[in-house]
Amino acid sequence: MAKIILGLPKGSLNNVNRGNTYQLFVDAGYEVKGYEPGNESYEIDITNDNDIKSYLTRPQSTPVELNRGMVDIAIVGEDWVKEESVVNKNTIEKIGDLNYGETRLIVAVPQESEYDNLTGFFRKNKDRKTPILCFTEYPNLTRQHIMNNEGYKEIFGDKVPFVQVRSLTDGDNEKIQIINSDGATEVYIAKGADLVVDNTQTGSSLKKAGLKELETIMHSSAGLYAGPSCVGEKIEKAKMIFEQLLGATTGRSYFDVKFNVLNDLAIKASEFLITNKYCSDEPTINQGTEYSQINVLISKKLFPEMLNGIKQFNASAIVRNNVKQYIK
Ligand SMILES: Nc1ncnc2c1ncn2[C@@H]1O[C@H](COP(=O)(O)OP(=O)(O)OP(=O)(O)O)[C@@H](O)[C@H]1O
Ligand SMILES: O=P(O)(O)OC[C@H]1O[C@H](OP(=O)(O)OP(=O)(O)O)[C@H](O)[C@@H]1O
Repeated sequence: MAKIILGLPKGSLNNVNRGNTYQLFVDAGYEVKGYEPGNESYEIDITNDNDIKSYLTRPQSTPVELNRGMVDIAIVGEDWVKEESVVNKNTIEKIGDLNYGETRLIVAVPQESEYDNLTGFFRKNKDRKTPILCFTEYPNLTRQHIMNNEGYKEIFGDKVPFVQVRSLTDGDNEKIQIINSDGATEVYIAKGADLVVDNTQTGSSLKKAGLKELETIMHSSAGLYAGPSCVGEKIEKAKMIFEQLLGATTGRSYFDVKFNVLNDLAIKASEFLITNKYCSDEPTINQGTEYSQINVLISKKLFPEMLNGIKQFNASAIVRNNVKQYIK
């Protein structure tokens, strides 16, 4: 088959403390060269899968590369796919969500401002003489969100807010000006902007800039997406890659736990684990002469509760391991 061309993200989605897509591929069983976080090359080698050719992509440009067939599939945040989809509808398909790189795209104002929501903001600024300035990396989603706002519609009806992306401009309502930012968006408030639309994860950037959220435009996480050039055998290949990756992200929220109980208590302990859903299909019991070793895959958040529960069976030799990959 022709090689499938895969776009791998640069930036937050390959940062050791944030997305770490590199580690995800390693955990999924791929041998990856040239994509180590902080040391990425533009051409990346997946040495144990000759059917994949990989390039580094910037999430901002990934949807364009997908639409133009420069890459067949890519890992990208849903926020950037939606930003592109405001203009090019339904051309990019989500193969599946990978549940990491979770952020929210939000509207923010200074912490001390009197507004509780965007509608209130527009009503209070109804008679303002100077334009309202909003900076964002997502001008399409921002404009769409503003045009759907009750307060905006009451005052401006169907008028289209002015948008500026470098020297390109669009829109007829110069009273609301949405201006493209290339990063460090939150700082524009200190420089005189009225609103910013930015993504937030821990909330620390907003706090540092003295901002509060007015509302959420969308939730985003990273997923595997396919462009129009992903057809035929490439679709099957894309689904196989997704399954491997999903197994690795799913594995991250599970522990592989083993413990011993006296043989007489093994069945009771196993029933206890099943009743409380502390296992995947069922616990595995390995019987020895005096003790049985019980093995379960358990969601990390249920682990402390389970640990407490198995005390009633005098569990001993409790071993907990991380799970690299879990394909359900
Ligand atoms: N703090 C974060 N934690 C996890 N994911 C994030 C974070 N910030 C942004 N993302 C996600 O990473 C993707 C890229 O984000 P963004 O456009 O901000 O670029 P970046 O990662 O900062 O890279 P660059 O420095 O090239 O702009 C988006 O899908 C976004 O939702
Ligand atoms: O809620 P937090 O955990 O603070 O994360 C959110 C911040 O992270 C990203 O910025 P990044 O640090 O990548 O810099 P940038 O703004 O220049 O893109 C994003 O644009 C937010 O500003």
